[in-house]
Amino acid sequence: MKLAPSILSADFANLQRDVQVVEQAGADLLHVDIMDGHFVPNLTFGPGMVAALRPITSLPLDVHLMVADPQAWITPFATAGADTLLIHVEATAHIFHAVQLIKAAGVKAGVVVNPGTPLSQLEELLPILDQVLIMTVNPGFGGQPFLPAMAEKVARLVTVRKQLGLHFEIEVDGGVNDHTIATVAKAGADIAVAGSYVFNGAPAHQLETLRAFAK
Ligand SMILES: O=C(CO)[C@H](O)[C@H](O)COP(=O)(O)O
Ligand SMILES: [Fe+2]
Repeated sequence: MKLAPSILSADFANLQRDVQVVEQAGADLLHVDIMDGHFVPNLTFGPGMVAALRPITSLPLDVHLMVADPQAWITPFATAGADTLLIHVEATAHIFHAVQLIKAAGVKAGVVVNPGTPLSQLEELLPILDQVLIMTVNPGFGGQPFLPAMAEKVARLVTVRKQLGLHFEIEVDGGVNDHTIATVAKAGADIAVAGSYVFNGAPAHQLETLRAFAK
């Protein structure tokens, strides 16, 4: 399973140090949570953050756009150096078009579903996606408890992917820690995001523990 530390819980005053620590500890991706104060009740970073991270790490930048009107932000974040752009199915009436815009921008395309959003909303999109992100908390804040019912949602998507012969990666985000990672690994998730668990301890040790429990 790939591990994607979320910089949401890093020390912003020492961000370069924290990014380099998780990179050296073998993180697979760097997850960047973009919140606009509208789609979710919290405010974080803009494209300038992605542009600042790009030269200091060779990790792929997994950019989670929790924004209203995601279409408006595709070009700025792709230009800034995002490797994957993940947009919420709930955020636009034109999700298919938004995915087409991401692919036209030359980056990987992912769609995110909130805990209350059924997988059926992804049906027409699955063949054109590189990634599907299943939220395992309600989006907006780090440090929330994992929603156990979401493991079954992951397992259902694994089955659908197999039935359709598709190869998109399945990612989970929220509340992943040493107690919950085995559940999502067993359900078949390919990528786990972890913010507070990684950065509220010694990141290298925390990543090693996550890797051990994911086996
Ligand atoms: O998208 C997010 C919140 O909306 C974050 O990526 C997520 O919550 C990670 O933080 P933690 O591991 O602390 O739950
Ligand atoms: Fe996220």
